[in-house]
Amino acid sequence: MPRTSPLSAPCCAPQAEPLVLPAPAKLNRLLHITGRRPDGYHELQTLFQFLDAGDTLTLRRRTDGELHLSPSLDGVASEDNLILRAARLLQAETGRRLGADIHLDKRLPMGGGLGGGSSDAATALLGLDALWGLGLELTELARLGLALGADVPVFVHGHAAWAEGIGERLTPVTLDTPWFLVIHPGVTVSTPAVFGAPELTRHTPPITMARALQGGAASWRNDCQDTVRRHYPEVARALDWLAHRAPAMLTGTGACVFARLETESQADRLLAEVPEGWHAIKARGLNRSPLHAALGRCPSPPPGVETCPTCRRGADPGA
Ligand SMILES: C[C@](O)(CO)[C@H](O)COP(=O)(O)OP(=O)(O)OC[C@H]1O[C@@H](n2ccc(N)nc2=O)[C@H](O)[C@@H]1O
Ligand SMILES: Nc1ncnc2c1ncn2[C@@H]1O[C@H](COP(=O)(O)OP(=O)(O)OP(=O)(O)O)[C@@H](O)[C@H]1O
Repeated sequence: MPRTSPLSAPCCAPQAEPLVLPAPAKLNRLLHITGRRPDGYHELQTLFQFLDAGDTLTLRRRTDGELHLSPSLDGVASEDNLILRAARLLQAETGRRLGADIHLDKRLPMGGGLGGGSSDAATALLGLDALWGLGLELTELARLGLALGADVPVFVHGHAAWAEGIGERLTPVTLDTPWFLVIHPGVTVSTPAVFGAPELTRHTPPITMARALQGGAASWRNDCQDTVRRHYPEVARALDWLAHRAPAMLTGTGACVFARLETESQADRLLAEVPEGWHAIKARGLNRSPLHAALGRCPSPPPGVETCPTCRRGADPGA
């Protein structure tokens, strides 16, 4: 289990190169759609939690200002890759002329509802901030990240969170940390198509965070699930298969579905039973991002939790 630096140790120690940093996956443990904004985007209420599974970025500093990313991703033009977009944004905002060689070890399925692209972008922002000695606050990096995607800020702040708005208004929370079995049923779900579906539940009455947390995992649901089930039979099959064995749900707009398990051995047993053709991973839920632990940087803590005296970014003793 990753831990942030204890309060007695400095949080802001310089890191040795190359920086090898995790970009963890996220789950939406609850996802309500509460309305639609004039620009077409939907207002959400969601509970984000990280997984101890994800991509890895390796960063090396360049002094010539150039940015190189390898390998390229199938179907994603280099200029659209969220890692390079994050790096360019940071260069433009800070005026720094430093560059980087970035290697991406991509393990998370793209467009799977696990937030892989957003997490890669957040890891690039925090990693380059450290590599280039920028010393930006998490709030500033999250502001930049929001321009890249609604899911980027939670990865920047690094704490499980209750999110509102389009996902940018975050309140850190401490959730249960069970094991999960995540199945990618091998189909690609279009996020715009799900949000554009006429039958989508888009007027769930807003609830308070306290009520969502009080209800507990057994009461949590995803408003996109019925629409995704209807349009993607393979996702429905994966959900049915899982739901026979453990409490199961869709994450984001899919295509990934996940089941909550109390013990690692239950997760192992289920993993061994997953039918051929579906890709599955076993992972533990985390309330603090392993990215922040790797950088020796404290995540934004829940309200009322002590602030780190060294970097003033906050530290909490939670899981
Ligand atoms: C549903 C979530 O997975 C929850 O974590 C995310 O909010 C989705 O975020 P994402 O994959 O980064 O989605 P984006 O690339 O920002 O949006 C793709 C498209 O989905 C629709 N969209 C997305 C998010 C949102 N809150 N309302 C929307 O209506 C918009 O048509 C948008 O053009
Ligand atoms: N580094 C990157 N990794 C993954 N996808 C990227 C990256 N850069 C750009 N993209 C684009 O972003 C799209 C969404 O990727 P991502 O893996 O974050 O989807 P997701 O898991 O569905 O996210 P969310 O849960 O936020 O909807 C991809 O289909 C791809 O076109």
